[in-house]
Amino acid sequence: MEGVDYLADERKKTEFDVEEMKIVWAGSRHTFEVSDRMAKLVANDPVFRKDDRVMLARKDLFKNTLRKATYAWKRINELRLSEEEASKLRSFVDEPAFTDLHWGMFVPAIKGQGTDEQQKKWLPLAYKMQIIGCYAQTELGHGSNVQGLETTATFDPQTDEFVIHSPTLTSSKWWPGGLGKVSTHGVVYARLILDGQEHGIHGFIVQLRSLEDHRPLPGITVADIGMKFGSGAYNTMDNGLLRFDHVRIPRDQMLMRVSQVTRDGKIVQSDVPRQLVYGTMVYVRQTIVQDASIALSRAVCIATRYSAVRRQFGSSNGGPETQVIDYKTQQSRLFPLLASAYAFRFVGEWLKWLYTDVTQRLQANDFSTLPEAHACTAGLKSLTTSVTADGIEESRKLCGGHGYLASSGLPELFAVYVPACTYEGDNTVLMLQVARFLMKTVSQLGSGKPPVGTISYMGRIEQLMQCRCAVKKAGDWLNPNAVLEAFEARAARMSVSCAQKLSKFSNPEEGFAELSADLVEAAVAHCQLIVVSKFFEKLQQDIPGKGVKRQLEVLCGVYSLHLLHKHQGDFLATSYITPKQASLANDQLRELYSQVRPNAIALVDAFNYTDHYLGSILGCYDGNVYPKLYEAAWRDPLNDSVIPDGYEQYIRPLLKQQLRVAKL
Ligand SMILES: CCCCCCCC/C=C\CCCC(=O)SCCNC(=O)CCNC(=O)[C@H](O)C(C)(C)COP(=O)(O)OP(=O)(O)OC[C@H]1O[C@@H](n2cnc3c(N)ncnc32)[C@H](O)[C@@H]1OP(=O)(O)O
Ligand SMILES: Cc1cc2nc3c(=O)[nH]c(=O)nc-3n(C[C@H](O)[C@H](O)[C@H](O)COP(=O)(O)OP(=O)(O)OC[C@H]3O[C@@H](n4cnc5c(N)ncnc54)[C@H](O)[C@@H]3O)c2cc1C
Repeated sequence: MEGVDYLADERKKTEFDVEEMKIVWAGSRHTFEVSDRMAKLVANDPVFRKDDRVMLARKDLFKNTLRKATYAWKRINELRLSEEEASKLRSFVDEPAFTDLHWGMFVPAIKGQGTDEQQKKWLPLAYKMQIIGCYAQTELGHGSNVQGLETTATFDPQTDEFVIHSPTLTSSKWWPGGLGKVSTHGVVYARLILDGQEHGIHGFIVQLRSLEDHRPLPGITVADIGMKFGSGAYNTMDNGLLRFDHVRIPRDQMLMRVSQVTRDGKIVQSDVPRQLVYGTMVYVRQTIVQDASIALSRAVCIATRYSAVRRQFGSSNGGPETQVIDYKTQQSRLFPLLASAYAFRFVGEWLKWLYTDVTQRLQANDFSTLPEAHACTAGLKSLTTSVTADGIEESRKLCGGHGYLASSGLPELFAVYVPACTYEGDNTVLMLQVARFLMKTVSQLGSGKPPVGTISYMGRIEQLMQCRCAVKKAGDWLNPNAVLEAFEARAARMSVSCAQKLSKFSNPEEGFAELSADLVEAAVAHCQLIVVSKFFEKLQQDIPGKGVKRQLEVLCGVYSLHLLHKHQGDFLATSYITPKQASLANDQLRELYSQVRPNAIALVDAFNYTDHYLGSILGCYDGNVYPKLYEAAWRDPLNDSVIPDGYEQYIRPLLKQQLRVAKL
């Protein structure tokens, strides 16, 4: 029935102010209002419909994306939207497109690595979309190993130009989003060669296609790399391949904030560290952490609402069966994901602050916090995307058979999201960067330079190596200090253990390679500690609204204790807790699930997602799942006719043949 709220009874159980929780989730009242307005604008515009996406063939799918992306740009201009509003509008359109890379990487690369003069020349064109750009770093042969890229940029002093060339098949650029069919320009990463000498990897602005007829410029071969995982999903994006045959660009198209090449072909290094060539990746990793909470919360919203609608077993005296959300097993799989979505939201907020802070310091030539910013963005990108990808798949299973239907929204969400574990740095490769940072920190302990920021806990290494958990009863695990000390002791002990093993190798690089699996585990422990501690820090803020803070305390408890339970092997092996204390943590966790239960629907309502954005029958706000599933089945093109195409050609002859066999 239209207009009936099938989740109304659930909503009546709520013990906190949902409207205030929406503000906490959004980050501020202003952000909430902008998001809410943009989400509704997109949801109410039929051009942004997306329910037929998984049915479209690649060419139609791609053209449809072009239509939506250009229409979105038209609306952004007509409505004179601010940068913040425009970016929200694009995210609610919810379809990967060339514009993501243009705004998300091409523009930031020029901003971060271009000189003032270069920014003045290129940014106005990019801001008006008079040129469209991509980020062309990865090659067929190398993605993770950036130093291994093969494309060359050789300076020709005769003409004051760089010659960009792809010397081998494996040097072909491979993957850049927006490159395949749309981009007119790219920031291309290549090995700089001056007078026969190599000078490392640098970024160059290269025009790829004519601004008149869109044909590739002379010397350039460019195409799409082909279909990717899943239907719909990331196939809306034209990830591309690109080869250069001695393509000439003016000298001033090398991005020269970090190093400059002079007219006579000499390199001049500025005070800026060379790692800033990697700066765009740091920026994007930070945004990916913020996006993880969005993707995970979408999946959890669908699984939570459906778990309250779905009933199986347990009917007594002809009464209703049990809502599957009431099964403890369902809660133990679902509620940690719900808590993780909130945890990632808050750590993403903090990481944005850290990134802004490091950017301001860099502008003042203070590079001291760059290593920590790199470790935090790399580690948290890795941790949050891995948990989110697994969490979307778990949400699908939490919805039983119906979760496998495209109309649940979960298969496409998974297919779109899962490459986040690979792009912008493979998650294992990134955790190894965190491990390097940790080993360096441990080796410098006692050098008189106290560790600061997220590794300041290492400054209390002696205490953390010796302390023992003081928990005596389950409720003691609600004490933030008890939880924090447990996570600090676990992380510190795992790092120290790795450092001790490393010190036995005469060749440290060999040791690092041999111990890399243990090192990744230590890095994960460190990153989980950051997420837990940022959740506790959030709780120290003034949080208005009836019962809002209380709910967040419960979620923080669920987040930290479920990690403690899942990784109890680490906590036990490092001898910080006893088996009895591990068991008490689990008892407390179960109790916390009971406290989440009456508030579960309201906690996902607080994400404020429109039905359009969720794109899921199972997750629709009113919970009226069954009629909608039934109607959607009839909309499938296979049901356009009662007798399917192919009956005469295949089914009829088959049945006839079986008849003959039966007669024999
Ligand atoms: C709101 C808009 C958002 C839009 C977002 C759109 C999303 C669209 C979806 C997809 C886009 C995907 C785009 C891409 O995938 S682009 C390609 C990304 N590629 C990678 O991430 C490659 C990964 N590899 C690397 O980053 C590096 O090569 C490396 C693994 C870090 C190793 O590098 P290298 O060999 O040079 O370095 P070393 O290990 O020798 O380390 C040298 C020292 O440098 C430090 N370091 C490394 N990286 C950084 C950095 N980024 N910043 C600062 N410092 C860095 C490292 O720690 C070493 O320091 P030390 O002190 O130990 O010497
Ligand atoms: C959807 C999508 C969009 C993309 N968009 C862009 C883009 O716009 N621009 C761009 O330039 N690139 C883009 N990429 C490329 C992406 O950044 C790379 O694929 C990514 O950095 C991983 O590199 P790789 O493919 O070389 O993986 P590999 O490094 O080959 O990884 C293969 C395996 O080897 C392991 N491995 C590699 N090195 C080590 C090591 N040192 N120690 C231990 N294990 C290791 C990895 O963990 C992994 O299991 C995109 C990729 C995808 C999937």
